[in-house]
Amino acid sequence: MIQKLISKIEKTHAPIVVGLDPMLNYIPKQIQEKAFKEYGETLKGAGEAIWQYNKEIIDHVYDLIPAVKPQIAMYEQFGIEGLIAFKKTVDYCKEKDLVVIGDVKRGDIGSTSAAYAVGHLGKVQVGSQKFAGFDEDFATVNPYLGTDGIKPFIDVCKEEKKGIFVLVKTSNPSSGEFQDRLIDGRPLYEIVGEHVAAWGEECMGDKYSYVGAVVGATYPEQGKILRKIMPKAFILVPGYGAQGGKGKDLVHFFNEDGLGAIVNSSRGIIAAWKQEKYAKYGEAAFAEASRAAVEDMIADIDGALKNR
Ligand SMILES: O=c1ccn([C@@H]2O[C@H](COP(=O)(O)O)[C@@H](O)[C@H]2O)c(=O)[nH]1
Repeated sequence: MIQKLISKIEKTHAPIVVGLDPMLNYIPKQIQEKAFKEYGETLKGAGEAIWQYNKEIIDHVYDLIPAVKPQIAMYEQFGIEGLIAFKKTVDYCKEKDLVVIGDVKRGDIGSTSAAYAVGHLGKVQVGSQKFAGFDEDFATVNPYLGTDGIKPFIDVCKEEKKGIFVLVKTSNPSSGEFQDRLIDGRPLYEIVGEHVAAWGEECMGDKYSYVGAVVGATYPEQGKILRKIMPKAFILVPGYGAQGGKGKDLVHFFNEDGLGAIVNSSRGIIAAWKQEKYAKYGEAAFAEASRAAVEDMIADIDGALKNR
């Protein structure tokens, strides 16, 4: 899957991921009204609204981008109905040949991590048959429980040719509280980065490993250091747009080959119609606003990489 991600980035010239993080207040009223008319103001109605909203955005941007990143929390808040919308979204994106990164941030003791890995990336045995659960291409993984919490994901990735992105330095304001703590004079994120590089050694595609890292766009200096510590890891970079990250902050997340990073924007794309910059599209043309925001993001990152 890492090879597919790379070839799609090369084909689209767009090292970007659209984050599918739907909230009801982003969803235009025409979609909400239709869903609620059919299913009432219920969790099922909300799930339907989310799915229809996602579908229209995907239809408007899929040809421009290599990958999407649905954030499972946004779906889980609607319980089972939300998870049905999550699964429909994953399947539809795969039909559109997009790489799907499930932002699920799992990680536990080994046996429980194995179940998470099977549920999101692998296949579960039921009697004599095997079934894929959510079936994303990549999943985000929390390394806090150590190697035995990560290994089951790697085992499933090897079997299924999929991949993971391990949280190394997250984009949020408090990320330094633990991640910047010094251990023997070195910040914890560097130590986690070294582990990502080591875990990735046995998981190589042609040039890059299918064990990648998450490093926030909001920490460009740390991104530069981590790029050197994990030269063969793909870096998933959230924090662009709504959290303040800009193309010029991101150049050092990339390797000299122009690869090695993929930048996520969620609210900045899917709720573009609510921003002043894209207000001219209006509520009805929300997906066209998302397309314009994707084009602007590609141009911003491309311009920054050309001028580095
Ligand atoms: O360090 C991290 C890790 C994950 N995220 C996730 O990415 C998106 C960002 O959404 P925006 O609307 O573009 O801010 C969201 O799903 C986060 O959970 C992150 O932001 N930072």
